Amino acid sequence: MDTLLRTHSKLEFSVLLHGFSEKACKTHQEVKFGPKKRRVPNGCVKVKASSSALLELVPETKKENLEYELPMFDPSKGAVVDLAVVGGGPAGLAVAQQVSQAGLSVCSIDPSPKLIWPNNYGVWVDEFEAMDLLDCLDTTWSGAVVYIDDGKKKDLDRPYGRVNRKQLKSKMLLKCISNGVKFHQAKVIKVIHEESKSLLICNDGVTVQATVVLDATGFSRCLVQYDKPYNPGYQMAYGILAEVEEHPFDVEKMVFMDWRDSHLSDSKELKERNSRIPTFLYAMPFSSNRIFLEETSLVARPGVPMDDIKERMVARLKHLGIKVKSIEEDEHCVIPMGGPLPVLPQRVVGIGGTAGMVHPSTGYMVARTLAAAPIVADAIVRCLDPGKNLMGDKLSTEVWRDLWPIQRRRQREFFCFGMDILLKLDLPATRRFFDAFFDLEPHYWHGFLSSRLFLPELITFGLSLFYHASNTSRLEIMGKGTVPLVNMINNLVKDRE
Ligand SMILES: CC(C)=CCC/C(C)=C/C=C/C(C)=C/C=C/C(C)=C/C=C/C=C(C)/C=C/C=C(C)/C=C/C=C(\C)CCC=C(C)C
Repeated sequence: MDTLLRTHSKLEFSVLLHGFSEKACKTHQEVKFGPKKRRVPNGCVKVKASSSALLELVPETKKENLEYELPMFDPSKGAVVDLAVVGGGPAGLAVAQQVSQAGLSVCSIDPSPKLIWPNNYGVWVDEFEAMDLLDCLDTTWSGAVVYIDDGKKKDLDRPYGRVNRKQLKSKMLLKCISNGVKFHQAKVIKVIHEESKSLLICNDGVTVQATVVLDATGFSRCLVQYDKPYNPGYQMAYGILAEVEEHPFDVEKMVFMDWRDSHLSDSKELKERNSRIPTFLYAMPFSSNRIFLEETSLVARPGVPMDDIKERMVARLKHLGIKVKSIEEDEHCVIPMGGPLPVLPQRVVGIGGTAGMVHPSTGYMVARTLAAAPIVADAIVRCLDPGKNLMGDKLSTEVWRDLWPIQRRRQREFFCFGMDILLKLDLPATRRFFDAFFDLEPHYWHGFLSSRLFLPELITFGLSLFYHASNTSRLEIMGKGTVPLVNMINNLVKDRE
């Protein structure tokens, strides 16, 4: 059995997935079993220890919808709405909610407006507290841990939480409904701009007319345009929410980063691959037998192949003695990081992934985007004031200016500089780097991760990191950071508005 397992990571996973979990499974859902499909309860996958179950033995994506009656957009009226929001993710709904609150007419266009967002989002509790969204966290941990290597662990004294996607979406949707937002269930395929309005052509043949168009379609970048070569780094991750026999983690702390690699000792090749481009474990332990586990490549160009990530995860779980009994959901994440900003300004306004708002050094976006939503909404409301007499390009120029003011563009340049260094670090260098990073004063590392530091402070942050780094790490930062530093300075000099 052992030999067989070592030959194929997918088979190894079948050993981790073992036993049945009758109690967690209530309703029925179709899941893939290799080429065949079987029905099992509640989307939980039942796997026998002895079966040659493959890694694909996870539930098909659960498509859970909210049960609200949505007021639908009526195209027959031929009305021009003040704002059309394309994309019903957190960013789009947040702006729709806030613009409609000011009494303006809003149409939200999305192919699945009631669908609960996929993916497990984690945030620092203070970020959600500042936005009065604590009720949208379903679990919180009093702190987090970072395993630098087998001998060194750091305790982070900063509470962390998991976003309750259902609650967050319900809250936003209900506010939109009560503010009079209309919904249109379709995909936008084209936009035609006229002087005072834009026409959104949808795949169902309907045209929505709007004074302002907001593209909130995330990485699909549906309408927002780019004019520079797109060369992002990629954060890649594979995660499972699982019922396990047991796990070794403290349920009071989430595991922010586990850079240990002792699980790869049996496979020289895998260990070398991981040493060149490392991945870490990110874990949210909900109880002693329910846990979210995600093997993550922080950033790489090109991205680490998903199969490679899964193979590393299998080896890690086996080494940690984590035996998976059933999987509630799994997720594949591919997050483009850094790269150029969209054309600034342009007629269509953007927010979130489409507008370059992913943190280029961390891949985080939800908290930053939700915090930016009121800024975009205020700008739209202000610009639509009849007294201002703004329309078309002039109007969207003002909104873009508020979304990407010079200090935010400079901040992003610095984050891209950071990403360029991260891209060049192997496992030992990554460990030294984060050893120094998490030794910084909380003000610095908190502020860096939550996009709260701006250029002057980012320079002190950089110097402080350099000061805390070991001599080897300093040499690495200088060696690998000189070209990115020069690039950053050039870009900052070019962008002086
Ligand atoms: C759900 C979804 C969608 C997904 C999910 C996935 C995951 C799990 C993820 C996770 C993630 C994480 C955890 C992340 C984290 C991150 C971090 C921590 C980061 C950090 C970073 C940092 C950095 C980059 C830093 C930088 C720094 C620098 C650059 C510095 C430099 C310095 C020098 C050069 C010296 C002097 C100078 C001056 C002053 C400039």
